[in-house]
Amino acid sequence: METLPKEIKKIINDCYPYIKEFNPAQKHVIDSGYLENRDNYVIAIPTASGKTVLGVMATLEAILKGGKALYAAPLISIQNEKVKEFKQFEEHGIKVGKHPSSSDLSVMVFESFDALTRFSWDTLRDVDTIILDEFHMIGEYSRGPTLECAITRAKIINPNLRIVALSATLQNMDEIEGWLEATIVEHDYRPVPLNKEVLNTEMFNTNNKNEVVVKIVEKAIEDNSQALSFVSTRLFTENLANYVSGKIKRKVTTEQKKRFKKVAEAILEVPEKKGSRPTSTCLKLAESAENGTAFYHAGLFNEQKEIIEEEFRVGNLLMIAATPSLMYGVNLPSRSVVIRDYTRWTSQGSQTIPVFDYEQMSGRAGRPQYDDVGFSYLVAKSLDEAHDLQERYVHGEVESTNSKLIENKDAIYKQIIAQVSSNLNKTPEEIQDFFKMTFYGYQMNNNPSMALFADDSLKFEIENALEFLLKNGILQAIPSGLNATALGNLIAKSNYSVETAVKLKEYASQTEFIDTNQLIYHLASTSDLPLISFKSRKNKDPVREMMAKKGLFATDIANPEATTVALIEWIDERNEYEIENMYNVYSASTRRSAYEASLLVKFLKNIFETIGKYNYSKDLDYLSARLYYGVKEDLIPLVLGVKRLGRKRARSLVNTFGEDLRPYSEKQLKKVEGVGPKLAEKIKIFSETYDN
Ligand SMILES: Nc1ncnc2c1ncn2[C@@H]1O[C@H](COP(=O)(O)OP(=O)(O)OP(=O)(O)O)[C@@H](O)[C@H]1O
Repeated sequence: METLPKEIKKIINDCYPYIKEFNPAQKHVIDSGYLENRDNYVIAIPTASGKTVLGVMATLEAILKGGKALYAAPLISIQNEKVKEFKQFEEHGIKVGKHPSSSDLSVMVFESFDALTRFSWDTLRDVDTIILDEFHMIGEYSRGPTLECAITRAKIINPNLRIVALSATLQNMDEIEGWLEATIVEHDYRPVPLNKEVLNTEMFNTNNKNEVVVKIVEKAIEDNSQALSFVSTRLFTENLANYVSGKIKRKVTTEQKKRFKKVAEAILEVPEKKGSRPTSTCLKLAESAENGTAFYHAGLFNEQKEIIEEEFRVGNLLMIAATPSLMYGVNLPSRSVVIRDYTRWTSQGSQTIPVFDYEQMSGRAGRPQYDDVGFSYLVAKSLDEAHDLQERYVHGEVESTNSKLIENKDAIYKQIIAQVSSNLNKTPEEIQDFFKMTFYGYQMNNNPSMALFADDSLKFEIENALEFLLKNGILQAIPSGLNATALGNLIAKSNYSVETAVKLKEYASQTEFIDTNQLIYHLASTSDLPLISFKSRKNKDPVREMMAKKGLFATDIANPEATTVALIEWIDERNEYEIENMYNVYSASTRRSAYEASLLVKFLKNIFETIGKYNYSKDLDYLSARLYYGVKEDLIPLVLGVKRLGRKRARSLVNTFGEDLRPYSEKQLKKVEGVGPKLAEKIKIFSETYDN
C-alpha cells in the first residue's frame, strides 16, 4: 500500500477498509509500474484474487488527473454490482454512473461499450482509460466478436485510450499481448489455496455418481460448510438436489430445518406475488430447500434465483446443484465444488467441456475470508476414467483463446454493417483493412502457417458477406461507396442478429395480413427470442395439439413450439401455473420470453416501416402490448392507462364493471381485490380522460 500515490491510497483505504495490504498478485502488478506508466495491460490472475481493485486503481489514476474512465463488464448483473461497489467513490468527488457523458467513472456492459465506439465518438475520445473485465470472453462464439471489434474501433477512434484487460489465465497470452500492444502480468496467487481432486465412485463402493455427491455434502455438513455441484442439464440439477435432499435430511439439525423452511416458504411466495400458484417446479424446489439443497437453472423465476444465491451466501442452503450458466456472472464461492458432469450437449452431440470451463468452475472453490482451503472434485466411474480426468483437467492446460469473428457468420455481417453505418468504411478494401486490425486479423497474420492465406480468405469472407448484405437490402452500393439502407441502420442500432432481421424482413415483405399466432411462431424461430423449454422429452402432445388447433404447421415439436404455445396462452391471460401444468414446460421464463417478444414485435414494426408498409403498425403495437402485459385486446387501454395496475386487477375490474368505468365511483372501484384508494383514484382519472 505504501508505494501507492497518496490520493489513490486514501480512496482505497476509505472505500476498501478491509484491504489492509495487497496480496502477492496485486503487488506483482503494482511493482511492474502499472500506476506509473500508461501502458496497456493484461492482468491475468485467478478468480477472486482481487482484479477489480487493480482495475479501479487505474481508473482513479486517470480520474485524479482530470480524465474519464470506463469499466466494461460482460453482464448487467456484474455492471450493477460494480456500480454499487464504486458509488462510494462519490464521497471523494468522483461521479460514478452508467453514462460516460455524465460520469467520471462509468460502468457499462460490453454491448454499450460497442455502441460507444459506433455512435458516440466524441464521448469515447474523452475517455482516458478503459477496464475490460472478464476479458477472456473475447474467445466466446457469441459475444467475443462484439468485444473484439469494439476494442479495434476504440483504438482507431481514440488512439490514446489506455486499455486494461482483467482476464483469467489464457494459454496464448503472447497473441493478446501483441494485438493489444500490452504489458502482460500473470500470477497464480489465490487468496484460498485450491485442492483439485478426481474421485472415483469405486472408492465409495457405488457406481452412482450422486452417491459421491452425497458423501461430499455430508462432509460439508460436518465441516459446517457447503457444496456447489455442476451438472449438464436442468433436469439433472433437479434430480440431484432432490436425491441429496432425501439422503441428508436425517443429518440436518432442528435449528437448520427451521432456517431451511423459511427459504422454502420464500421460494413459494414468488409465484404467488405474480398472481400465479406455485408451479410443480416451484414445489420441487421448495421440497429440496426444506432439507438444505436447491437446484439453479434458467427455468426458475429470477427472484427465486436471487433467493437461492443470497440464502447460500448466508449459509441457509447446504448445496446448490446448477448448470454451468451459474459460472458466469454470479459470484458464489463455496468451500467444495463438485463437477459431476464434464460433458455437455452441443449441436455436434455430447462433448467434453473445455479445460477453461473446468478452471472457471473449480475456481469457485474456497471462499475468501472464510475458508483456508477450497476443494474441487471431478467424479469418475473407474480408475481409468479417473486417470484420464486427472491428466486432461487437473494437470491440463487451458485451451488457446481464439477469435470467433470469422466462424460466427452473423458477427461478420454485424461488424460490416457497423463499419458502414458509422461511416468508418465505405469500400470493401477499407472493410478488409478493419478486419485485419482485429484480434482475428492479428492471429492470422502472426501465425506462419496461416499468414499465407490470411488476405485471400479474409477477402473471400468479406465478399460473401457483402453479397448477402446487398442482396437483402441491408447495404447498397452507391457512387460514393457502400451505404447502409434504412434497414441496415435499423439493424446497426439493435442488438438483434442479422439473421433475425432478415427473417423478419422476409415476413414483412410477404405478409398481407397479421396472424398473431403465426407471427409468434415466427418470432420463436428466431435466435433472439429466449425460449421456454420443455421440462422433459415426454408428454409433448398438448403442445402438438395446440399448435394444430391454432393452424400452425410444425414438423417437429421442440422448444420453439413450446414457446409459441406458452406465449399464445400468456396473451390469453393464462398464468405460469396453468401453462406449466397444461404443457409440461418451465413456465417461470414465460414473462421474460414474452417481454423479449414484445420488443421483437416493435423491431418488426420498424422493419415494416423501412419497407414502406405502415398499415400494420397499430396491429403490431397492440400485439406488443398484449405480450408485454399478458392480456387480451380489451384490457390494453386499461393496463396501458393505469401504471402498475397489472393484468389480474384489470381483468377483475372489467369483469366486475365492464369496459366503461366512468359511471363508477372510487368507492365502488375499491371493492375489487387489490385496488386501494390511490389506485382507485388513478383508475377514475384514467376512465374520465380515456376516449372509450
Ligand atoms: N488485498 C486484498 N485483501 C483483502 N481483500 C481483498 C483484497 N483484494 C481484493 N479483496 C476483496 O476480495 C474480493 C474478491 O475480489 P475481486 O472481486 O476483485 O476479485 P476478482 O479477481 O475480480 O474476482 P472475479 O474474477 O470473480 O471477478 C472482493 O470483495 C475484494 O474487495
